Amino acid sequence: MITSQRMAVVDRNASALGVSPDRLMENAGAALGREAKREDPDDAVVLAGTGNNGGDALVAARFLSNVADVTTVLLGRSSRIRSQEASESWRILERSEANLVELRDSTALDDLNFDVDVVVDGMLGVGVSGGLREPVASAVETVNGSDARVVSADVPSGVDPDVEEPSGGYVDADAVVTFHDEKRVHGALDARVVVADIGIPDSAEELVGQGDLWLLQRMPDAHKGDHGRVLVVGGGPYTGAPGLTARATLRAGADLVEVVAPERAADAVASYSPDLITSALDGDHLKPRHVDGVAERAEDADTVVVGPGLGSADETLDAVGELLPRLDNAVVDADALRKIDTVDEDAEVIATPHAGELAHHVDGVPDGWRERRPVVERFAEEKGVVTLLKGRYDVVSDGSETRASRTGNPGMTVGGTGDVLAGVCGALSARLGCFDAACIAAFANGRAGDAVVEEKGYGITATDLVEALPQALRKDEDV
Ligand SMILES: NC(=O)C1=CN([C@@H]2O[C@H](COP(=O)(O)OP(=O)(O)OC[C@H]3O[C@@H](n4cnc5c(N)ncnc54)[C@H](O)[C@@H]3O)[C@@H](O)[C@H]2O)[C@H](O)CC1
Ligand SMILES: [K+]
Repeated sequence: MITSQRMAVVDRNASALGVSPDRLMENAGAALGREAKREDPDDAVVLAGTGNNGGDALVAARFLSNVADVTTVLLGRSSRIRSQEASESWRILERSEANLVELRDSTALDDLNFDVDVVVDGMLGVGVSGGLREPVASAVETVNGSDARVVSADVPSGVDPDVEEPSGGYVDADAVVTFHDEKRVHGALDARVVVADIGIPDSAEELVGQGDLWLLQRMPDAHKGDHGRVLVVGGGPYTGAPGLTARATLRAGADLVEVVAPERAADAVASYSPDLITSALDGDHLKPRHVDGVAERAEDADTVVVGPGLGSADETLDAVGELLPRLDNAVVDADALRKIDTVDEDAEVIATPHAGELAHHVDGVPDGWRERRPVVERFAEEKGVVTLLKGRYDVVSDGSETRASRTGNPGMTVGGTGDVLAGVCGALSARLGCFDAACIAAFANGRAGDAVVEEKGYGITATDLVEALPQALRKDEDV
């Protein structure tokens, strides 16, 4: 089962891996054409929209025309076809002397002969939005009124692929050729559903890529403070860590960040970066008597990052054990991970262990990323937290799905890169679900490290990483 948003991400990851949209459209159209050829039709009508669902149907028309008389009807002018790939398919049909109709409006439907063996429905796919507009609305009615066998591309036109039950007007298909993976609505249809493999490599789903960054670009433009108010609870024996985390949250797009830290660490944060709000806790490490005050501040934050630089004094771990269950959105890092069992089961939590920290909770962490996947998945499932296991390849799981990120380099073993990653998780989880946030954070953190090494060579510092984050969170133009 895949949502249309996840499909768009996977499409772009496939493209970034070199499997271009026109390869996917050719494979999709060929599968659609094969299904339309079943039962040896003599004649067919292909209905193509101006989007890529239509593009698939134009490819299918080419395959079908080798065995049947095909009339291809574009719902609009060919100049309105949106993508290059679909336009090229139209031009191929033109050059091939195919029988083409550009439907100007719904009245022209009456001139068409729908008394054919098969109709290919490539009017709308996962790009459908809102109630059916003309001429699609009339075309759907005409198709549903015909005796032809109807084969729909991806989803029957008119249904929203991400809902359980179709609603409003839609094509009552006999068969649906859906691409790559089932869509939610298919379960409610009484059509034959064929899942067509269109050549998307597994790694387009299993490896975090530029397509995942595209997800971030789609976020609605937030107003100040609407998104990304992050609280960082850290510092103690280590004074630099919470500042790195906090600065990273800003560089990863958070609107506001506040650091709560013991006084020496709070001073270090304030001198590191004036745009960080700090609140000092008396003493030199987090104590249980601080917890009420910190929990109160957490009320105003979208996400609380707990851990960077806290140290592992008994009193501090006790305090962490009292604080975590009171948080409903948290990133748990470093020494705070020892108390991961105390998080509230309904809370949205990202845990960011390295192999050593995870080893406290599981019996053995294998070396290879593929061998690590079941270990991370099981830990995430048992603890009910999204888990990002840092390593040569970062492995991220929400307990049912597991992805890996290949970005990053040996230069990033320098101290502080984990603090930066925790900050990026905090910023993104204020805008995305925890699993997507952790995946994109792992990918961007490593990509920032790669960019710094590319520019400056090895010997990078965590502060270099922080400054490289904005660029690392932007996908390349051509994906
Ligand atoms: N990896 C894959 O799964 C592949 C999928 N392909 C096909 O691409 C479509 C999605 O294409 P897209 O261009 O994003 O959108 P659609 O073609 O589904 O529809 C957009 C098109 O329709 C118009 N429109 C939208 N809503 C309405 C409405 N309510 N009434 C009338 N018209 C509407 C809109 O204006 C656009 O013109 C996917 O389903 C697959 O079939 C790739 O081709 C292969 C890889
Ligand atoms: K369709």
